[in-house]
Parts: sequence; structure tokens; C-alpha cells
Amino acid sequence: MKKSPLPLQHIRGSETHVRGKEALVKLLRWHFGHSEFRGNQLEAIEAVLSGRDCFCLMPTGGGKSMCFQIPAVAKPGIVLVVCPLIALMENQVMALKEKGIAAEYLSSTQTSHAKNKIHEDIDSGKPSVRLLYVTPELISTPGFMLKLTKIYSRGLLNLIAIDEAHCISTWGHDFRPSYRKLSSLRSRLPDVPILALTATAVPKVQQDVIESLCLQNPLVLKSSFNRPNIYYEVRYKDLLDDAYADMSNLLKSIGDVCAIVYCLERTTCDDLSAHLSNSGISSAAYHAGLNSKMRTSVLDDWISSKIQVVVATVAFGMGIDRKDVRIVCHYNIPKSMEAFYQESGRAGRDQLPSRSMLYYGMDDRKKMEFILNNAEKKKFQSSSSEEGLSKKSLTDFIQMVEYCESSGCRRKKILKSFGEQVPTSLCRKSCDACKHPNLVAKYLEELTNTCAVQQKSRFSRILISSSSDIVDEKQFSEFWNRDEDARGSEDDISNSDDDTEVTESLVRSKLPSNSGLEEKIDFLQHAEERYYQNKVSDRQINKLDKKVISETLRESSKQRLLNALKQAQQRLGNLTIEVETSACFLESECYKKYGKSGKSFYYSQVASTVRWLSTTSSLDLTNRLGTISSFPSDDILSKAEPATRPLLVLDQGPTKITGEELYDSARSETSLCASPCTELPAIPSFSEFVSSSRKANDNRSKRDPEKLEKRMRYKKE
Ligand SMILES: Nc1ncnc2c1ncn2[C@@H]1O[C@H](COP(=O)(O)OP(=O)(O)OP(=O)(O)O)[C@@H](O)[C@H]1O
Ligand SMILES: [Mg+2]
Repeated sequence: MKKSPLPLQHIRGSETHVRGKEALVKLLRWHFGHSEFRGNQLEAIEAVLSGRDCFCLMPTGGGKSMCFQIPAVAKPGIVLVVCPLIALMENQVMALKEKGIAAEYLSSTQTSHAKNKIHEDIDSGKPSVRLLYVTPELISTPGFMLKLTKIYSRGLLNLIAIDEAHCISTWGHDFRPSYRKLSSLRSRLPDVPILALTATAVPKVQQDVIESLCLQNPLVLKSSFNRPNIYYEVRYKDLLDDAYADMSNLLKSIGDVCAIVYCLERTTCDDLSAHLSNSGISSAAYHAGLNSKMRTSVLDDWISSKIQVVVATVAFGMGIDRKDVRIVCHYNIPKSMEAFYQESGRAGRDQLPSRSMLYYGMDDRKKMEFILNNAEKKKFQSSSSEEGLSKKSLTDFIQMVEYCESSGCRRKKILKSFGEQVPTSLCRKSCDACKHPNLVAKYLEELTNTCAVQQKSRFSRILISSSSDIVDEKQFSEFWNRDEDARGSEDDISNSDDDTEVTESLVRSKLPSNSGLEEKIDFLQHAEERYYQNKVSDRQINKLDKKVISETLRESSKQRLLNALKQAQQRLGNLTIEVETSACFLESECYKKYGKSGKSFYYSQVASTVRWLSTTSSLDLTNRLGTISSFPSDDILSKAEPATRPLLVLDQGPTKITGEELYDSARSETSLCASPCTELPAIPSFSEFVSSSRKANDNRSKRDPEKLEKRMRYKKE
């Protein structure tokens, strides 16, 4: 179908249509403060402005949003953005409003007053909104579709951008049934260009996206999947004495930086997070077993830097827009390279040096194989047409195993799985296999030997040898493909419009009467944890006025700005600034601007200041801080000292985030001391008591000479 020129009949007043590279670059600088377009941004923007469909594949953090945000400011009318997550929409809309761009979102979470205002505007014939973010669920409602058709018939719908477009494909790793309904957009709104954006799509998914959305002669733009700022590394759990301790040493050695740790099971999240907290690292677990209040509170604390590490299942991710994640760890092997790429890609979205660390264990491998095999059987029983899909899951997983178990450049393996053939030199020694090839070869050899010994002596810790009942599928439900959504899975916490409150997990958990002591302890432990978590979160939420910017929040923002200033200082060389005073100054600027508007705006202002600090020049920085002389000495300074400091803060000097230091710091396994605790220790809860007894047992077994030797061997490397 040939497209007619873009509808222009209702252009407002003197506003004109911006075209041409120079004019578009001006818009980029004016609205977003970036000096040049990145990668294929300009091509995508020009294509959609000329009315052409476009499929745009750009790596995570590559700047896909700009491809529809610039068209929105380049001409009057509305750009409709389809987004899978409400959190993501909120984030982007807030950031755009901050820049003075008229953006809104429509979702079930808004008050009817807010929604009515937006509807009035878009019905007005002269809408002021430029970007309208919606969920795929809303698009599929007849009422909203009718509204869209009206806007379209008035010539006001300029572009439809489908973000995270891979969600439309059942072959993608994040399939969402609601995305399927987007295929009707082309027939309902035939002349509006469609822009499909994704960071993860293997060739088959790319084709599926293009066909499902009925893109016509689209401009297909593909950038390399390479993330040069991420250093990739694998550690072998079977060669480590204690993977938890290794991870906490690793996180401590990097400094007080923002991190995500992914686990397969919810219990591991709880357990590992407790371990990290006990080691002095501020962390929290996040998974579908927590109620939504608790999840929101964890997310808020992480975004505002109150906590450093989130230990999560895959439920935590898409749309989590924190640019300064310095490390993403996988405590268990992911199910596919696509999932791994997407998750590890949450590191370093600010393009600064970052790290991906995968802890690989043979037990994990067997467990995942079991899950995938089981899925294959189940799907085969329910529908033979699904068989190909399940086999694909196993093939995908093998790629992940090869990533861990074979020597050779990790980066090359990632890129190969997306169909990119690159020379090893591209890596520039930014993976462990290229940087320490002999060491990696040695580990692999030891791994082979260790596994052979384990098999021979039948001493296997493999959990899932024969009995399928041992695997509690609820624990893994966040791992399953999103087709679970169709059945209204309780575990879908992705915060889309069809989100349902997670039912009380205690009610769900039925402890089989024939359970062993271990399972009973686990059950009680979890019951207790959930009880306290719910209690604490209820108390917190009841007390908290959502809008109030507390002193603690201000303090954590100062801390965040202080870290960003220290990083800027490192990046810019020997720049002499008083970082503490400057952090107070910058925070007070944010507070002065948004203190009355509420927490969200304040957060966002702090976040954009941190972003600005990560790229600003010495001149701009000193110019901005030059105004410190006019810094008021009244309440702001006096408030700078926090009343309380609820979390343990590691005294580690400047955060190490650049170059070799970032990559090598963990190898030294230096453990940094947490500031001394002056309070009396709390009375241990039942779960703490159980885990400390378990730890004591573990420690006893560590004295086992064979294990000790293994530990010594690893430490010597
Ligand atoms: N031309 C540019 N120059 C400098 N920075 C840019 C440019 N375009 C975008 N950015 C910045 O890059 C960061 C990532 O952008 P964005 O969120 O659009 O990435 P993305 O491709 O959508 O990533 P993801 O796949 O993770 O959603 C943002 O901080 C954005 O401001
Ligand atoms: Mg994006």
C-alpha cells in the first residue's frame, strides 16, 4: 500500500515542519542537550518524518527513544508511543516534561481526573500533547481505538512508535500476548508511519516483528549489538568455595555503586540479599512473591540510591531506567543469550565502563535443562504445534552454556548468537577470556576435572536428578516466557495495564504433608519473612505521604550526587572541586526547583543532574558550581547533615568505576570494612537464626580438607 504524504491540514499557527539534518540537530541540542545524533538515529528520524515505516534495531542504551521523541518536536500533531510498562512510561513522560516537552501517558494507574484532562486535550482538535504514551492493552480497547481513529481522521496522528517491539513475537524472549493486538493498527490507521524499536531481536524475530505489524517497505536499520563499555566475565561456582562470599567481595571491591543481581529463584533472591546485607552491602530482594507495595518501595529505594543492590528475578528489568548501573551479576545462568544480553545490557546505559559477571554452576545448568525439558514435554502435551518453540528454548540455552563452558572471546560469542561475525580484536581485551586467556583455560580444565570427580563419586549436589516434584515451579514462574500472561499468571509483575495484584503467597503455598524437615524449615522461614515484609511495608506505606521528600531521601540524593561528582572528578582529571559542598549545592538546586512538586519530580531532577555530571565538561561544571558563592547559608546547609543514616555506608573513598580498576578490582577480593556499628545487635529472627545455623554447618564443612584445598587453589590464581 502506498502511503499518502503525512497529514498536515491542522498545523497550528506558525508552527512548521522541521526537516533536514541541520535543523534536526538543532532540535536535538535545544531540547535534549546532545551535540550529535548517535548511530542510526538520524536515519530513523528522517525516515519516519518522510512517512516511511522503519524497523530500528539498536543496542540497549543506544538511544532508541530519541527516534520518536525528535519527530514529536519536529512537527505539530501527536506521536503515539506504545510501551510495555507503566513504570517505563511514567519515567519517560516525567523526563520529557522536565525538558518542557508536552508528553502524557494513559494508564489504569492514573486518577480519572488526570485521564479526563488528557482526553479533553486530545479531543480538542488542537491538542497540546506531542507524545502520548499508552500500553498495548489500551490500544486494544474499542473506546480508545475509536478515539485514535478520530485523531487520525483529523490528520493529527503523525507517528506510531512501538517500543520494545520484540514483545510482539512468540519467538522473542519477552513475548506479550497484548502486543499481538497491535497488528490491527496498520489496517485501522493506514497512512500513519510505524516505527518499531527493539534492542534484542535475532533475524527470525526481526522478520516476525515486521510481518506482525504489517510494516510496508520499512527502512530496516540495524546497529551492532556490541556493548563496548561492558566487560564480560564468568566465574565458576564449582571452583569457588563460597559463591555468596565471592559476590559480596566483588561488590564491595567495586565500591558503593549501583548493581543488579539476577537469580532464578525467589528464595535465592531473599537468601542472597540477606547475605549481602549482613556483609554490609545495602541490598534488597525483588520478585513476584512480594506484594506490589513492597516492590514499589524496593524500586524507589534503589532508584534513589538508598539501596545499592537489587537481588531480583527476571521480573525486575524491562523499563528500569537507571543509567548508572555499574555491574549486573547473574547468580544463575539465564535461559538464553537474548535474555542474558537484555539483562546484562542494563549495565552502563550511560556508556561508562561497566561490568557483566555470570556465576556459572553445573547444578544450575542441570536445573535449567530440567526446566526447559519439562517445558518441552508440557507444551508438547498441550499443543504439538508448540514443539518447535520448546526445542528452540533448548537450543538457545546451549548457546548460553557454550558462552560459559568454552574458551574464546565472550563478546564474540554474544555477537555471534545475534548473527554478527566479528574479529576477536573487536573485544580489546574487555572480557576475561581475552584479558586472561590462560587463567580461563585453567579454570575450564579444573571445572572438567571437578565435574568428573563429582560424577565418579556420585557426590552430586544436583537437585533435580529424578524427582520432578522437587522443583517448585512457582519459584521459577518469573522465568517462563510471557505467554503465561495469557493465563493471567499471578507472577506477572511487569506493571502493564493488565497487571493483577499478586495474591498472598502464603495462601498459595501448600506444604505437602510428606515434606521433609528442610522443606518445613524453608516454608516457615518464608512464611515469617513474608509476614514481616508485609507488616513493614504496610507500616511504611501507611505512614508515608507519597509526595513528601524526606530528609533521608535528600540525604541519599546528596550521596548519589557526591558519587557522581567523584566520578566526574576522576573522568575530568585533576579538577579541584569541593565535592561535599558541591553535592549539597546541587541537591539543594533540585530541592528548590521541585521540593514542592513532589518526590517524583525531585527524583527525576536528581537523576538528570547525575546524568549531566557523567558527561559534562570541566568548564560547564565549574561554571555551574561557580554559583556556590551565592549558596545560601540558611536552612539548606543546616539540613545537609542527616538526622539519621539508616543504612550502613561503606567507607571506601572514591568509587572505582573506570578502566582497568573496574575490571580487576574484584580479582584481588579485597574486603572493605563497613563502618563500625555502634548499636546493640538486634535479636535474630527465626530465619536469621536458621540461616546462621546453616552457615555454621557450612563453615564446619568448609574445614573439610578437600574443600580447603580447592579454596586455596582458587585463591592462588
Ligand atoms: N544522540 C545522543 N547523544 C548522547 N546521548 C544520547 C543520544 N541519544 C540518546 N542519548 C542518551 O542515551 C541514553 C539511553 O537512551 P534510551 O533510553 O533512549 O536508550 P534505548 O535505546 O531506548 O535503551 P533500552 O533498550 O535500554 O531501552 C539516554 O540517557 C539518552 O539521553
Ligand atoms: Mg528504550
